[in-house]
Amino acid sequence: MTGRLEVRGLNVVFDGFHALTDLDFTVQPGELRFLIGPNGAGKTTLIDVITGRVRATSGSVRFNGTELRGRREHAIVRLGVGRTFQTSVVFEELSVLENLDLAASFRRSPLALLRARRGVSAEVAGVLETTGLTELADRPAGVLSHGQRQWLEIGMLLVQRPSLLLLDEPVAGMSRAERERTGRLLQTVAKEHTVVVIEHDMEFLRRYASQVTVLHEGRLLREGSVADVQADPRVREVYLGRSRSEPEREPA
Ligand SMILES: Nc1ncnc2c1ncn2[C@@H]1O[C@H](COP(=O)(O)OP(=O)(O)OP(=O)(O)O)[C@@H](O)[C@H]1O
Repeated sequence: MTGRLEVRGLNVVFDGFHALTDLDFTVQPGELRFLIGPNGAGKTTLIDVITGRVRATSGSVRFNGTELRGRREHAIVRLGVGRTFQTSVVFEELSVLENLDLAASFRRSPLALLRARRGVSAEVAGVLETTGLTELADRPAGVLSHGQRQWLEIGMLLVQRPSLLLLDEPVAGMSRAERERTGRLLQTVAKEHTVVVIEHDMEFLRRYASQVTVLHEGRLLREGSVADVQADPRVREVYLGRSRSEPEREPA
């Protein structure tokens, strides 16, 4: 399996503001890694740098041994890095199936596209199954529940065959049942992909995370199991400090 991510000595400075400082971050192929940290810790910036949206000031970002720094966003997608955003990217008036087909078309040859027009490709059918959307394939994406829409977005990444998926708060706003289904989906996806998930929900982490990376003010604060991270007084302080103003996010 491919999908090894190796970030070394990464610095990102915006107009004198240090968003990321000397960051080292390694994710092994097939790992399901959670990335946490208070608001402004640098989580989204890290994903933005990996995907080529933001330019690093210094350091290196290697994916399967290839340097990503300096490459354009679409080139990084072609190397097998896919991401979701906090805001939705589905086409509401298109069906679930059409959204998946459109996403798949980014990497298909014209011949494969012609063939796909004649029916549902085996790959898209497989992704519908994995994401639990088979029954909803012909429904417009606009009628999906919040959870179903998130699964569609993950499906739209999967049909592009990334080896690394970067997911930004995929369970935010989901019901408990939807979160559980998403947790199982992430575990399934991680059997064949490397997955990095930004997530704040500690209950969700306790259930589904094995390794967690904690960022704080642009630096790596702690890395380890959920239990290690939760037991670390520095992590507790960072979250307790914040939890007074944001009670909905539980202390780590
Ligand atoms: N383009 C930019 N220009 C200037 N500052 C930026 C830019 N992008 C991010 N920042 C700053 O960098 C810091 C890190 O932001 P980032 O969005 O990465 O944090 P985060 O950990 O994802 O937070 P949240 O949980 O709120 O999404 C913040 O202080 C933010 O204001």
